[in-house]
Amino acid sequence: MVQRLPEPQDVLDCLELNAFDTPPYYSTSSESFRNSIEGYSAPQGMYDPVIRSLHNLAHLFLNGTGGQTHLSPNDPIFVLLHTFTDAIFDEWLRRHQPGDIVYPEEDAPIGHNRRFNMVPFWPPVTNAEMFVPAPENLGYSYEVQWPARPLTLSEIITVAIVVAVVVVAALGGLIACAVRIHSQGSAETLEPLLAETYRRYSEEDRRLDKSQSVV
Ligand SMILES: O=C1C=c2cc(C(=O)O)[nH]c2=CC1=O
Repeated sequence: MVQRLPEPQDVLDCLELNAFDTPPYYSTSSESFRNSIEGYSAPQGMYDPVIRSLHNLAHLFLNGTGGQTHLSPNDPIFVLLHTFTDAIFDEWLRRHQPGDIVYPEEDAPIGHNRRFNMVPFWPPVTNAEMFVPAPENLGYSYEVQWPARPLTLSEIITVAIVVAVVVVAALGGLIACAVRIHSQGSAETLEPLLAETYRRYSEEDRRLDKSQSVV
């Protein structure tokens, strides 16, 4: 149905979204990590009815069995796709402070409020109980090398300014040292202004000068 898969940058973009979910907690939510990773909003967060991204885009790429909601678990790739989606969710939990995270207490579609059980799992388990980083709470972890985020323009400018200041300071220090060493070397060859041939103005002369001026 589509000829392209999500890009690494799409994963990085959705990991930057702060809110787990936003009203109406549905496939029309904007700025929602949940709706972006699910693939109804753009990876950067804005909802647009024509957009399919991340999880949904991969389903559409699979096409056939893997592209239809009521059949897709029959395609073995389903497990890989949903495992990787869970790995992104786990990374998102790790990157965001507990204060950023708001799992809807109410008003989400049936079964999706914080304290609702996740149907059809048995024994019953709530959404809140699964809303935790896996390594510390669920006994498994993912080995994923997340792509590095490219620097933003303002970060590049900041780094360039810091490097320029350090280079200028280092060059200034080197030039100051060179000038000092050079001037020390030439001072040794200077002639003293008061050569031995001139008589020095002594304390005795000064006393004599004073007595003369009184007269
Ligand atoms: O199996 C699924 C198939 C899907 C197709 C879409 C879509 O956005 O059109 N979303 C899907 C989710 C599935 O789980």
